Amino acid sequence: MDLDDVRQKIDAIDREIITRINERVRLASEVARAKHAAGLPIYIPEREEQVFQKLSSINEGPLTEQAIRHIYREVISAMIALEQPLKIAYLGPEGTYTEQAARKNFGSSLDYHAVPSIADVFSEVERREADYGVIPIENSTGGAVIHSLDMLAETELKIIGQVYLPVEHCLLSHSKLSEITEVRSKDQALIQCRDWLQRNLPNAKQIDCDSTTGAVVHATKNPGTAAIAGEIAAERYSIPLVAKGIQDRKDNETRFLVIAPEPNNGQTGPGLDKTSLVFSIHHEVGALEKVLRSFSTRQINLSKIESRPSRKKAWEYLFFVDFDGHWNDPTIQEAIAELNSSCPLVKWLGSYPNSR
Ligand SMILES: O=C(O)C(=O)C[C@]1(C(=O)O)C=C[C@@H](O)C=C1
Repeated sequence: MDLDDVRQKIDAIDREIITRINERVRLASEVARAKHAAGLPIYIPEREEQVFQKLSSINEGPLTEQAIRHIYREVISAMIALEQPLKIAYLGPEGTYTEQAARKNFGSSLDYHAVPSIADVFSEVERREADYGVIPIENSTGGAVIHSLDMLAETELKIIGQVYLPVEHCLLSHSKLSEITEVRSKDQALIQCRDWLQRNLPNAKQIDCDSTTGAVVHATKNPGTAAIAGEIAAERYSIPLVAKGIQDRKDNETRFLVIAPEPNNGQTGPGLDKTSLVFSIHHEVGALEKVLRSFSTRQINLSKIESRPSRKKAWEYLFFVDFDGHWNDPTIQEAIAELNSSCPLVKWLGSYPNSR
């Protein structure tokens, strides 16, 4: 192989790629300005998902589908930043898994704003201090993030997207494993590492903190203390990794939601959307079964059901469901009409691309 020759070819391709990327950005900017003039949002999750789907169908490798997504995510993110400085509020502080999820969804060019609690993410978007918000909703090992569910029941904001993030927990400390007497983290992270902690640090005190990052900051200052957090936090706070991948399940994943003042306008396509809904039922024999039958008789696939106290009256519950399909699908509208005739509360939380 003649290295100079190959490098010349690479240089020529790079020139072509840059020209074509900028052409794409100029066209998308035109669309963005037209949308802005019509009072529409510049960021359209369902259209982006269609673009990603189309790219995977034409990609012949060697790049993976995921790599192509990353590249285009960044191109679109940079275009949006040129047109409108969108602000994204997320559950902070900086370095949390929620920040990683937000960046995975919006790319690195937007304006990220860490806030101290899930309630603050909602209020930032409700007060239009931020354009979008990102919150954790459930973990594949630890289950629901109940604070997020409770907030969704109350808010007028809508879910417009979801992000799945593999979560690999690490034990971070300036002390050796044998010297650690206290482990701090967010309750969810402690739950996800329960068996590992039982086997390796059975006598260490476990302390629940507001965030994984808060636990790391504490561990940097207190010998004998460790934090459970992601590898990114270890780099950011210059604290050694004592152990890596300590979550009890290797396939540990957290699902995050993107929330916005307005719902998505369009559908991604047949079989490509997911809908979230909350409902309540009367205290009657078979009331819950009747609701579930409204879905099953129409072949609507429920992917999740979660119940929470209503917080309005003792022993009354709200049921949160996710199902395949879009709110505007005629079959789904039929099911919703049935729910409306028997449930005291039926509230649409949003329809969004069902992407991983
Ligand atoms: O198709 C649009 O509506 C665009 O604005 C273009 C585009 C893109 O670059 O492909 C840009 C931003 C949106 O979030 C979705 C798609």
